[in-house]
Order: sequence, then structure tokens, then C-alpha cells
Amino acid sequence: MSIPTIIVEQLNKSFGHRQVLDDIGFKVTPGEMVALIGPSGSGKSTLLRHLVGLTCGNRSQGGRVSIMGREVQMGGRLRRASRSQRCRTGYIFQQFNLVGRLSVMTNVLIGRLGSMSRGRALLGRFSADERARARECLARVGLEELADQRANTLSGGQQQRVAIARVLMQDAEIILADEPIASLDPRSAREVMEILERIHREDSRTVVVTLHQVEVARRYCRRAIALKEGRLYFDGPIAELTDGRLQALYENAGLDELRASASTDSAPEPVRVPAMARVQVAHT
Ligand SMILES: Nc1ncnc2c1ncn2[C@@H]1O[C@H](COP(=O)(O)OP(=O)(O)OP(=O)(O)O)[C@@H](O)[C@H]1O
Repeated sequence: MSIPTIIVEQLNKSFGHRQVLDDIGFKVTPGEMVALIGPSGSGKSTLLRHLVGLTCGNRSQGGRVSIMGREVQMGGRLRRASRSQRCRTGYIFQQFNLVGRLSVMTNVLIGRLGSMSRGRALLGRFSADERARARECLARVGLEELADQRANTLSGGQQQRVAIARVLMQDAEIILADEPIASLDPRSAREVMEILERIHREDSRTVVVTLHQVEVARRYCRRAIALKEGRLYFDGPIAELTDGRLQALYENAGLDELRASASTDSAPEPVRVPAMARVQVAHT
């Protein structure tokens, strides 16, 4: 059995008096593609941010996050990540986080900064090999011909593909994507998900992606982790996330989310699960 690449144990997070993560624990093995789903405000983005140490858990309640065998945080204290560890985790944001006035090419090359010497990084001096590699990364997301264009002249879908190329340039082994398709039209959303899935499949990258649309999660991910009100509601094969469980997951959510979560095939089963019940399925 492979050693987990992501380990989360007893993670708790409160903002003021509001507990937004409640005793979260799960493991992800190398090469998995996992959908992180749940109603708006259930804690998906907060959880993802904990995985890279952008947010730290509560001190009083312990909690541990480890990535690729190294602790990111423990007992509410961040561990200083090594440079190489930081480079091995790529983060994709809903709003792309590109430098709009720079070229597409430079934005992709930025993915390399973490592995360069400080001097070279400060001067932004990239080698011919690095430029060739950046072109390859752009070709993989279908944007090679836009290399010299300013990033802010691209469509949202194209910008997200540049962000993925930047993660490829970073050579990240784990890709964490926080609602990467939330602000995209359906076609761009499909392109972005297909690229992520291809990278996962062809390069054996571990991908954890937060999604609002359950049908998208079903199409691209084998496993789902669902949060409800900050608690782990489901963790297992996405095929076991039945319509009844989904109804219970989204039962207090807005109408739009319910529609987004509705299955496209059979009619939902009228199964009701108590609001805070956990449906935890052993993950193999
Ligand atoms: N820095 C913060 N300070 C205070 N509250 C916060 C902070 N970050 C998140 N929260 C709160 O934590 C809860 C979970 O937020 P989070 O963004 O993780 O949810 P989410 O499931 O990703 O929601 P969405 O799907 O709408 O993005 C929300 O109630 C949010 O308002």
C-alpha cells in the first residue's frame, strides 16, 4: 500500500467563536484525484488553505497536516517548509492569480522561481532550457501561440490554463485547485477540468479540487470528500455518493447549489440523513 501523500488529522479551525473546521481527518494517496465538495461556507477553501500552511489550525485542539511525509502544521503551529517542499505543492486559485501586465510566458516562468537561486530569481533571468520548458507547459494546455501576449488580455478560461501551465512549470507533485472553474463558462470549465484530469492521469499527479458542481466531480474524480458545516460528511468512492446523500449534504443550501448538485441521471431517492450525520465510507 502506498504511503499517503496528504495526511490531515484532527484538524480544527475557528474564526472568532465560529468553528469552521471540526475534527477533520483524511488521507490521500499519491496519484489520486479527489473532489472536495460541500455547500457554500462548509469550509472547503479553508481546509485547502490549511494543506499549504496559508491558514493554521487552532492551537488548543491539536491537529496535524502533513504533505509528502513532512509536517506543514502541528498543534496550531506552522512548520517551516523547506523550499523544495513548497515547490512540490502547486495551488490553483479561482481568480487565477496571474500578473496581468506580464506576458503569458513570464507568468508560466514564475512557476520556476521557487527552485532558482535568489539572485537569479530577483533578476528574473531564465535560461533557454527554462524558456523551452515553459513553452512545453503552454503547449500542454493548448496556449503556446499566446506566449507573448499580456496575461490580462486573455479570457478567464485561458488565464486558468496559464495558471495550470505555471503549476506544470513548478513541477508540483500535488496540485490543489480551489474552485478552478467557478468563474468560467461551461466550455472553458470543461477544458480546464479535462486538462487537470489529463495531468493527473499522464503525470500521476495528486489532485485535490474543490467543486460546486457535483456532476463535474462525478465526471472527473473517483473519490469525493464532502464537508458539511465544517464536518467531514462523506469520504469515499464518488459512486457511493448517492442522490439521497447529496440531498442531505445540500439540504440547507440555496436552490442554485441544489440544482448544481443534482444528478443528471435517475431521480433522487427520498432518503433523509440527519443534518449532522456523518456518512464515512472506508476508502481503499
Ligand atoms: N479569514 C476568515 N475570517 C473569518 N471567517 C472566515 C475566514 N475565512 C473563512 N471564513 C468563514 O469560514 C467559513 C468557511 O469558509 P470557506 O470559504 O472555507 O467555505 P467554502 O466551503 O469554501 O465556501 P464557498 O464554496 O462559498 O467558497 C465561512 O463561514 C467563512 O465566512
